[in-house]
Amino acid sequence: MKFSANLGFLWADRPLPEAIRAAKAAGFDAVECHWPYQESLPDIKAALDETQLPLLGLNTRRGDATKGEMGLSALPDRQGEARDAIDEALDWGAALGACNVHVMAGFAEGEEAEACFLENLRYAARQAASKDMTILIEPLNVYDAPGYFLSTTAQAAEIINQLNLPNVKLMFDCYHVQLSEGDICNRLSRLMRLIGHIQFAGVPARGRPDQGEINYDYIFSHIASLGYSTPLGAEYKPMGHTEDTLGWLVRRQ
Ligand SMILES: O=C(O)[C@H](O)C(=O)CO
Ligand SMILES: [Mg+2]
Repeated sequence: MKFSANLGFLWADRPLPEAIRAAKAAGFDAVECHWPYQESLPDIKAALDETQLPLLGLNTRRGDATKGEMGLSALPDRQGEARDAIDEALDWGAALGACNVHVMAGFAEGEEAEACFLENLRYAARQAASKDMTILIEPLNVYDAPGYFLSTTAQAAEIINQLNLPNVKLMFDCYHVQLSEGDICNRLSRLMRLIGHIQFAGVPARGRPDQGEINYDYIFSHIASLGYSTPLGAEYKPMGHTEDTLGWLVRRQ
């Protein structure tokens, strides 16, 4: 099993280039990030080149983070901004050699929001295809993100099936799935052909994966048995020094 350090949470107190080097030193096989846009792209690229860690993905901008926005792509009155955010994420991703962009839907509901999300995803998939990249969509749990447009894997699967585009896939975050839906292993089996990336964290605190109600050794074995070998994204809040939380990784090396 291979692992990707999600630098939105791990070593989040460091600039991304330093966080990338820390992930390499700790033995991760890949990295991924949330919103790198305030940092220096050439410095991030230099750290990726130096460490030879692949960048698995990044997110589209949230919108106005001070207002708690979490994406724009399902907001019918924000289509221009949403597409700028998609273009920006794809440009950064292509420059950094990333394979995935997570297109964030935002807080919205109803048919108009769904039509808007579908249209923006078609746009994103077209742009991504020309860069050989994949678009991910991710349901967020109803406790952390109440009112977020996508909250279940069933809803995400319906959208992905409706679009029927080879480069639109599901980001299956075991933490969100456990909180909103449960039944993680059966869902992984059923949805495997739609999955583009898998993330994990302890539940319910979103801390290190070896603490909490989920037995990740079991889940990782199940994922391996399904033939999935892409690095799994460690997207948890270390609540202290990241190095102090890596026993779960060290035990697997
Ligand atoms: O929070 C998550 O699970 C995400 O993966 C994300 O990208 C930002 O919300
Ligand atoms: Mg996630």
